[in-house]
Amino acid sequence: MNIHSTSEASEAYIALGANLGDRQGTLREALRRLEYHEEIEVVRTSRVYETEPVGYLDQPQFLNMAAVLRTTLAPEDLLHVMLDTENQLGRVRDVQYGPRTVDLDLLWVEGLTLDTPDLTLPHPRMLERAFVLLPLSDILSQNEESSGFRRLITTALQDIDGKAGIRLWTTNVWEDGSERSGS
Ligand SMILES: Nc1ncnc2c1ncn2[C@@H]1O[C@H](COP(=O)(O)OP(=O)(O)OP(=O)(O)O)[C@@H](O)[C@H]1O
Ligand SMILES: Nc1nc2c(c(=O)[nH]1)N=C(CO)CN2
Repeated sequence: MNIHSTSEASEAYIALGANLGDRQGTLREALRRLEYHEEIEVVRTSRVYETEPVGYLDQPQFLNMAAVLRTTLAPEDLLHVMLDTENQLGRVRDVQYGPRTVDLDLLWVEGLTLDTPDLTLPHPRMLERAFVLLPLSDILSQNEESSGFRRLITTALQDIDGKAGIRLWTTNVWEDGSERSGS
């Protein structure tokens, strides 16, 4: 628990993806580095799914997951920490929608919509992506502030086609670092 008790903290939902190298280890390390930040707490994590690539197809399968953070950082600063973490873990930006050691997307921050050149919230493509929606549905909060977000995600998940390319990889990559349990 890193959050200063005097500051106003909000919940932020993020998506994580990896399709190069030690994918599971990289996801765990990304979470560890976020948690290490004194203004970020990793509150809940989803199961990890192995997913067929979407968009740019000629690349390895991804591991995808989602997490809820609590943070006192402004969303732009949180995104900055996330982009720094991607860079530290060796992400190279070349092919759009192409392979990556790790991709961290900020999906939703409690009570906030934003549209600036660097940050759009909610994330504009999350509702089309089963590899984001399915992990998210594992960790949706039951609290009142999140009810609009919960409805958005569960409705999108009912409507979406393409859950076929997704299978469970492991139930928990964060708390106990358990090994692969998917088939
Ligand atoms: N909600 C958001 N989460 C993450 N990045 C965002 C968001 N809104 C805008 N961006 C901007 O998008 C830029 C490109 O992000 P990135 O390279 O991860 O895209 P991508 O993963 O290839 O595609 P996608 O954004 O569709 O997942 C970032 O530098 C960031 O400034
Ligand atoms: N299955 C899957 N496909 C993708 C992913 C991803 O995380 N998972 N990320 C992309 C770029 O944002 C493009 N395609």
